[in-house]
Amino acid sequence: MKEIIIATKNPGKAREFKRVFNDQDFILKTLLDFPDFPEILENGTTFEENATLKAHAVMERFSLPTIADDSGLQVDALYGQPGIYSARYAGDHNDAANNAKLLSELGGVPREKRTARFVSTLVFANPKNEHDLIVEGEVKGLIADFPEGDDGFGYDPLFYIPELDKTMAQLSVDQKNQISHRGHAIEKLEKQWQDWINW
Ligand SMILES: O=P(O)(O)OP(=O)(O)OP(=O)(O)OC[C@H]1O[C@@H](n2cnc3c(O)ncnc32)[C@H](O)[C@@H]1O
Ligand SMILES: [Mg+2]
Repeated sequence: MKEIIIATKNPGKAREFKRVFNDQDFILKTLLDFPDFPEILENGTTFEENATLKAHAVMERFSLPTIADDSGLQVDALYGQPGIYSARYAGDHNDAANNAKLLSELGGVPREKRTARFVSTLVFANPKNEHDLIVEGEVKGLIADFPEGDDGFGYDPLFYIPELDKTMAQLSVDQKNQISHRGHAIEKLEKQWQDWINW
């Protein structure tokens, strides 16, 4: 059976990928299946650089086709921050602390100026392909005044989608995948990867 690895240790991302890439003719693994895999230094300056670092570190270790996601939240009133630093905005990788810091940075900023977007860059690397397949997705929303919803991960409880009158954390995985940055990027990947890959 063919195998593909998703180079993530984030259980929320893993769940979203698995939801789309299920029931196909390959086995999908993530780094959660390899808990001893060392931390990958994400010291690039763009989402694409960081996704490339992750995809190649994992592809080289396992010699298997590997997809990495680097993603983050860009808030207009904060000049695009936290951006590539989204995971460790408040210091260590702690969703509650990150959300608290975001709310405090936006204290007093009115609704119409709380515009933001989630961005996801996916890099698909394969030992038998010379060039990576790279796609991007985004979704626009507003940063809410307080967290709502228990689903999802990261900044989802604060990411409000006006068209749905819900935060991202109030959506099921399927609903999130239909509208999210990662969902859009995965959709693009799905259209291209089978023609691209040399198994
Ligand atoms: O690097 P991996 O192992 O994939 O997991 P990570 O959580 O460290 O992932 P990133 O380095 O790409 O950092 C992205 C951060 O941006 C935030 N983020 C990205 N996508 C999100 C989403 O769909 N919902 C909520 N927050 C998200 C969240 O805080 C993530 O930790
Ligand atoms: Mg990371």
